[in-house]
Amino acid sequence: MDHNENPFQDEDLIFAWKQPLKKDSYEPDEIMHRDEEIKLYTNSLQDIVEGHEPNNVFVYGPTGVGKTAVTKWMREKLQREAQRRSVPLHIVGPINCRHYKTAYRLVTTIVNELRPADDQVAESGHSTDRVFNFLYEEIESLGGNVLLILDEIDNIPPDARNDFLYDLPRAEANEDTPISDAKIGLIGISNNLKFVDALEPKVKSTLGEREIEFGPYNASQLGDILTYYADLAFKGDVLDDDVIPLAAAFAAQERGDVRQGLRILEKAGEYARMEGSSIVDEDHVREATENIETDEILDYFDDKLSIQQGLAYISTTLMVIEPQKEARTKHIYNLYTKLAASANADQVSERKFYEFLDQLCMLGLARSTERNLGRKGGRTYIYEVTDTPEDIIKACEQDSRLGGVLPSNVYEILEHYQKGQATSYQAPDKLEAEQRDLFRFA
Ligand SMILES: Nc1ncnc2c1ncn2[C@@H]1O[C@H](COP(=O)(O)OP(=O)(O)OP(=O)(O)O)[C@@H](O)[C@H]1O
Repeated sequence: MDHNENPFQDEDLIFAWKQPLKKDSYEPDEIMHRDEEIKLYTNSLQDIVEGHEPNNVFVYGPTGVGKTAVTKWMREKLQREAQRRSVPLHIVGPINCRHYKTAYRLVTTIVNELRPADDQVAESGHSTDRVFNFLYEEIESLGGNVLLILDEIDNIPPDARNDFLYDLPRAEANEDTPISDAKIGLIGISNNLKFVDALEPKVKSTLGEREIEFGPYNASQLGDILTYYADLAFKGDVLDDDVIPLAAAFAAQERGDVRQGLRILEKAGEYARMEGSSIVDEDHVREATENIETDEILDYFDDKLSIQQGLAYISTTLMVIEPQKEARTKHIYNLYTKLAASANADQVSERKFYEFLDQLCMLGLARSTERNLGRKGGRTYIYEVTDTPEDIIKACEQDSRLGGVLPSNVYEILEHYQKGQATSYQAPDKLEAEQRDLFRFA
């Protein structure tokens, strides 16, 4: 290439406006194929516009199926209707719990959202009880109904669980709070049902007063939704007819997740643009789907999994391809302790570690089957990973926190596993002792 040449294309022949394809950066005006869920949602919120106490609502389902999009859409409709009927209502959120490690941080964020810019609470310097009191005072001074929307509620800081999910919705009845007039409702969104099962029964029944389940989309529904975004994002007539059905079929076969469909469309468009083509065709879509799995897993590592969950995920994957042992809970835990040490991360107890394995299953990243241990008695679980181990290992390798924990002979073992010869593999003696160890634990 001539280095004096301008490498950029003069004109983008493919994209008109990329934002609608980007991860959660565009709020659609229209929600498709969620009429039933919207009906249930509306019914749960109807009490507010009638001037009754708000219900607590729990919204759950897998990733990318419209839980947040529908919630935001409902928020606008609810706010408008409350205004029309002159019902006092203040809506806070959705606030993503994953971004807050402590109750203090979460409460201050909410207080500051309710307070004017010149009267914000500092990020430290008070007790958590004190900031909770600030929150109650703010809510009381607003009066009327306050609806708090918490997204990814399974990531709520552990020290905030009961305060938010039990005490807050009951604050009006509690004489220790300054709240006598305002009514507080909570909407919790999650893709982790086990989280709710693990809550204390009183907390569980508070949060789950009304539950709305969102299932995966099928190919035809995804086709309609992707068409809506593609009309905004691509220039006229650049998509071949089979592009959207193919992207929709791929995403439906995987998880029924819109985000994945949008990502395929964006990548397919980029491949076409890179070639200087003015048309996106089937081959571009196929090419786009090739690395999509690794990219998505990397997203999980970056965004959704804590370092401990990431270690649990990679230990499970390595145990699946490990030559001589089944991926049993105990074996996975043993390997995890070694990986945690090599990542300089804390080592959690076995019981806590099993929670991480459960969370991986809830996220759809792993699956377990119960196994009876015969006469010796007892039971164990055998784990599988739902993506191919190769994609997971490639993603892990690219992750800044976890890349270094992979044993150096991982690809060799993977190759044996892929050829169905895993059990005949012997770790070569020349491997550094530490690496060899990873595959030789009792
Ligand atoms: N029915 C729909 N109509 C229009 N857009 C949709 C619909 N469902 C999902 N989307 C879009 O798909 C993307 C993912 O949806 P959303 O963020 O609501 O998923 P989610 O179920 O909340 O996922 P997660 O649990 O990962 O947060 C967003 O860009 C959203 O606007």
